[in-house]
Amino acid sequence: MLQIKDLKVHFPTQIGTVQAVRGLDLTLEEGKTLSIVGESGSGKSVAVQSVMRLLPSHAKISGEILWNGKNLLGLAEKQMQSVRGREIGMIFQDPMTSLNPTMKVGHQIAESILQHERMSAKKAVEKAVELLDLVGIPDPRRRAASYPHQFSGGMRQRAVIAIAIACSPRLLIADEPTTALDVTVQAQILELLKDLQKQMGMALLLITHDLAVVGEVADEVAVMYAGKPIEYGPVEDVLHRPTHPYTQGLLRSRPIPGSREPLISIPGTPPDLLNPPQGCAFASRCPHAMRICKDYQPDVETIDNKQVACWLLHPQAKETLGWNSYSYKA
Ligand SMILES: Nc1ncnc2c1ncn2[C@@H]1O[C@H](COP(=O)(O)OP(=O)(O)OP(=O)(O)O)[C@@H](O)[C@H]1O
Repeated sequence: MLQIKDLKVHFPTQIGTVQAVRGLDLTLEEGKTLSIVGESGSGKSVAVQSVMRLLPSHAKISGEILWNGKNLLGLAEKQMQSVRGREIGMIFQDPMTSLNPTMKVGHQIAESILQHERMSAKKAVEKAVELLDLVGIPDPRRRAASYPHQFSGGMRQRAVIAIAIACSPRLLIADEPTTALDVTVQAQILELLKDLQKQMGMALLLITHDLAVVGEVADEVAVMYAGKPIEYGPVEDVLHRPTHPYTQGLLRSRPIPGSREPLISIPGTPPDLLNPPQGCAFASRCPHAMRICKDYQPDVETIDNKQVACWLLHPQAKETLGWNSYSYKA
């Protein structure tokens, strides 16, 4: 349904060009959930904003984003407007940025319905009330007449979800949908997204930096580092049998409930995307880096069901280092 091919996004700035996405290939099938994880600044948001064509006009984009066969990057803005909201919905991290503080919530939902569907305003408001009910807002008729500031954070995110699913999109993109919320509310919003996905049969493209969330909801996961996917495949294979040293490091640095073991962070910082390294971007932080890692970018290798970009998978690396990608126990 969605196929991203060799996506590159550059931002020219006064001090140079930021290479935010440096070659991304992903596929998402009908009704499935794909999660993109990675540290702050790894290019997750820029990648999904490219799908929605929401990037600033000075961004330079290349590659293909095929949506049911048509390249979204080639569509005129008018055609894109009918894809946004109707075929693909999106929710953002902070619900307040997606809601108009001066408009009643019910009207905001009705307005987004009327952008794509022909019906009377009265009917659209009725549908808005049904949607508020569907996303679990109690007393939806009364709540439809409230303003966003009268809602709690969790209720606002529910209202934003109602807007995003108003026209029954085939794909919902959620960019860190729970990050701005309390922990207890985070779990409820995730549960809601899972329920809606099941009920409506839509696909979900979920951006998060929380590996627990990935394990909970996703079928597949792409781990991004410095604008590239470094490990991509089914959740069990990536989270339970991580191959790339960066994925292994991420898993070791996550808190495990009940554990008294100290967290092991990944030393160093991600590279500057104004001037990315010529070899593997993780090499300077990688405990297994070889000389070739600093000089050349690794090819993407298929290992089991996953795609991994790491020189350690090269047969000669095995010979020289005795490296076994499955020797690590998470
Ligand atoms: N409009 C822009 N102009 C210049 N650089 C940008 C612009 N938008 C994003 N970037 C840069 O692109 C890189 C990727 O940003 P992006 O927001 O996609 O990261 P992210 O992985 O989503 O991080 P986070 O988890 O913090 O949201 C960052 O280095 C960021 O500073």
